[in-house]
Amino acid sequence: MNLQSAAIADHETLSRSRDPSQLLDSLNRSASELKVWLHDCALPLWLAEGFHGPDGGYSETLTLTGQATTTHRRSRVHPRQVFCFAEAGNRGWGGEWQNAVERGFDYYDRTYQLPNGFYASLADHEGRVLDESFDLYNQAFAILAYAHIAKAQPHRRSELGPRATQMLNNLKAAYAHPKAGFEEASPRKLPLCSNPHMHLFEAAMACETQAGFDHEIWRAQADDIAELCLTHFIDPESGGLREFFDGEWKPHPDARGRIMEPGHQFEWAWLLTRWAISRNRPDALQKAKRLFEIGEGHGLCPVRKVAVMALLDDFSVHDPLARLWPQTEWLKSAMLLAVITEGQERQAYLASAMRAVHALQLFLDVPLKGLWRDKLKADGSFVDEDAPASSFYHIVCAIYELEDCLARLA
Ligand SMILES: O=P(O)(O)OC[C@H]1O[C@@H](O)[C@@H](O)[C@@H](O)[C@@H]1O
Repeated sequence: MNLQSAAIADHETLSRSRDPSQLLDSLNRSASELKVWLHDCALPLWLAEGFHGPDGGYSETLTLTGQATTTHRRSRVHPRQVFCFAEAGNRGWGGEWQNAVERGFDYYDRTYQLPNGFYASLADHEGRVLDESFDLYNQAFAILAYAHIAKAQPHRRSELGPRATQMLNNLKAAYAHPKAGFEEASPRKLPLCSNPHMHLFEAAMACETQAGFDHEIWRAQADDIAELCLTHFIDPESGGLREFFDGEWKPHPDARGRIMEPGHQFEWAWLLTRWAISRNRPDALQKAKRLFEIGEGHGLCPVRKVAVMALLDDFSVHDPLARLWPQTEWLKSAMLLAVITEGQERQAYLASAMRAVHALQLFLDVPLKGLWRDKLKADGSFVDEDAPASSFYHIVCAIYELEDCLARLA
């Protein structure tokens, strides 16, 4: 038995274990290892090689030998990297995070923000905008970054709270859907999508408790998206969450309307659980648990033991590729659901979280520690490509959520 299969066997034995303390011990060990990986390898590497100072911004990718590339940079990468360094700062990481947050975000503002207040979609590595088109997804990440910078750097709160409100007002003025949520474009472009709403939901929940922000408007915004999710994104029969819709928030009539992504079942499960706890909504919690059940029951490849990209609405596998980020969402949702449940139910979530840790570790297992692979193919081999910066936000969030949930379970 080689080392990797020995590790898998070990994880499987533990996952089946009925002894809660053994599972918790194992999760605690993994959490410590992941935190060391994050603080000693990944953050230093992505700061040294992936951040290029006040005039350079953040790289889209690093080669697997740790060199920056000149790949065009999607808008989302900057606020996501800012989120990572701001959160690391909040957690006491000793690197030069202040500079990366402040200068990295200034670069993002200067390079991507358009005169209409929205952020462009793509620029090259020298800061020339290549695609100005509007994407709700990108604006959601800007708002998430505003909230996390304000948390990490109190001196910017009075600037960022009003900027977040202004962004929301701009979004509503230009893209509000007549019924609920937001359009993809103006004039209308179909399908409408749940995914950018998920990130706006995440951002709204970050803003609603952040000092310096208008808690009332963000709370209302989070509530609107949660209700849209409960009434339209989630299929009332199966309980699965769809991706694409027609103009009335009904499943899109072509094949796209049938897609349900396991990673998004987990990601929404985590967000909805947080919202359900905060608003005391047992109905939402039930739906969140069902999302998790679908992700776990239908979205995991039995051979590779990873969450795959896409199912259809009969829960058959539509895309067997496995990306890194769904594994992190599996881990976050399993851990949070473990925190709020008891007995056998908690045990099952902890066992699932252990399997998710292992799935994540598969992607982090590269020679230069601090980097990752992103795509595991159906045949068990990884796509040979550079490490995408955009996955870092998922990894950071999962490692800190694992740590927080374990602390709550101690
Ligand atoms: O595809 P990148 O940019 O790595 O993002 C990773 C993923 O993040 C998730 O939260 C979702 O929004 C996915 O739709 C997205 O693909």
